[in-house]
Amino acid sequence: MLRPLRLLLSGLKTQPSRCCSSFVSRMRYVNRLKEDDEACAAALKDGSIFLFHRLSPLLRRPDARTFSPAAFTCSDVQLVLQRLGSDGSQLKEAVLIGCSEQNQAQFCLDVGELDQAAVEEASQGTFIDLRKAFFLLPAAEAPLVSKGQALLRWHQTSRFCGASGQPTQRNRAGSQRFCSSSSTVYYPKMSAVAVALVSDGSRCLLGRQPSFPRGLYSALAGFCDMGETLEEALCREVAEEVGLEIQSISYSSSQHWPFPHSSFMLGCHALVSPTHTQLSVDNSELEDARWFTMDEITRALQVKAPPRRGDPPIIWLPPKHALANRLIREWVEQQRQSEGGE
Ligand SMILES: NC(=O)c1ccc[n+]([C@@H]2O[C@H](COP(=O)([O-])OP(=O)(O)OC[C@H]3O[C@@H](n4cnc5c(N)ncnc54)[C@H](O)[C@@H]3O)[C@@H](O)[C@H]2O)c1
Ligand SMILES: [Mg+2]
Repeated sequence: MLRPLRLLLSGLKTQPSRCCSSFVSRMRYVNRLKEDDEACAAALKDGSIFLFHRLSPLLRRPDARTFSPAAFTCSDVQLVLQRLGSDGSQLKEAVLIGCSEQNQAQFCLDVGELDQAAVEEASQGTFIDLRKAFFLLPAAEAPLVSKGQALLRWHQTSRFCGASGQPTQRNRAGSQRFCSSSSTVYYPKMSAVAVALVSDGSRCLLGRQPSFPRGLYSALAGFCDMGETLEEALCREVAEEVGLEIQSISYSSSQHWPFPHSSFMLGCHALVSPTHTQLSVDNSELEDARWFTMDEITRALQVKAPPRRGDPPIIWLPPKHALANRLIREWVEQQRQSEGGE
């Protein structure tokens, strides 16, 4: 069947270009969708949509051991919405999250106004609180869902302009909001957090907040203050929380962390002098902080699940999805290498 020329052109416009590597073309495609409302609306029709209910993602269980975020086509979502008596105009609220390796634009949509159980039944999935869902999902899929939730949360809490008090309007992709009264453009925000695995050369330092589950210890972390560099934030946080002075810092990697809101975690390794390791813990911030030997860390890394009520006390570490876990594993690797080199 012949398609009208306008549709053909818009079809071309909504596909990633084939002139560059697939990564480059996908990134440019997503960038174009953020800037071009029409292209974004067309991409939604061919895209995949991840559903949320009051910020909890919809997951499916392909088998008894696996959870995965449920991706729907636009027409699937329209059918679900219609079945539940909605006119489908809600689809305009979908927010662009990215583009799959199969070149399909990915969106998220919060259907919080609809009955949760009814959507679950119609879509054959379950809405699960992100604090649980994040750790049930494979590490490769959790970031997409947490990015979707972070964007949806930002829209829900940015409806009004802080300067004029007037309602803000979003672009089609949901990558910005605009106040026509004060001419202010708002972009999604993340708070920068510095996280450091502090070592004295042979041991590493972990702490716990009173709110942590029993036995959980993690790397020291803190929100960056306005105007601070990453290095300054790390030195200040370590000084504040445990009373030590950092001698050197090496950057490891970063992570988007959705809890409690959107944080941009910057992970580093930090060294203190082995002659200045006496801790002075600020108990208003930390319940405890301790030095751990390689043996203790190796044992803690082997703990597969948090202890249950009544289990003997045990030290366990943040799960694999957390940057702190990565820093701890990197430290173990560095220690093994330096032991092997001696
Ligand atoms: N992904 C990981 O591996 C990992 C590891 C450690 C910590 N974290 C996260 O890092 C975050 C910060 O760690 P922390 O709690 O030790 O920080 P922190 O030591 O700075 O203490 C938190 C306090 O800082 C204040 N604060 C200052 N700026 C803030 C902001 N922008 N948002 C919220 N509170 C702010 C608040 O009073 C808050 O209670 C936490 O949300 C934690 O979940 C993640
Ligand atoms: Mg802290």
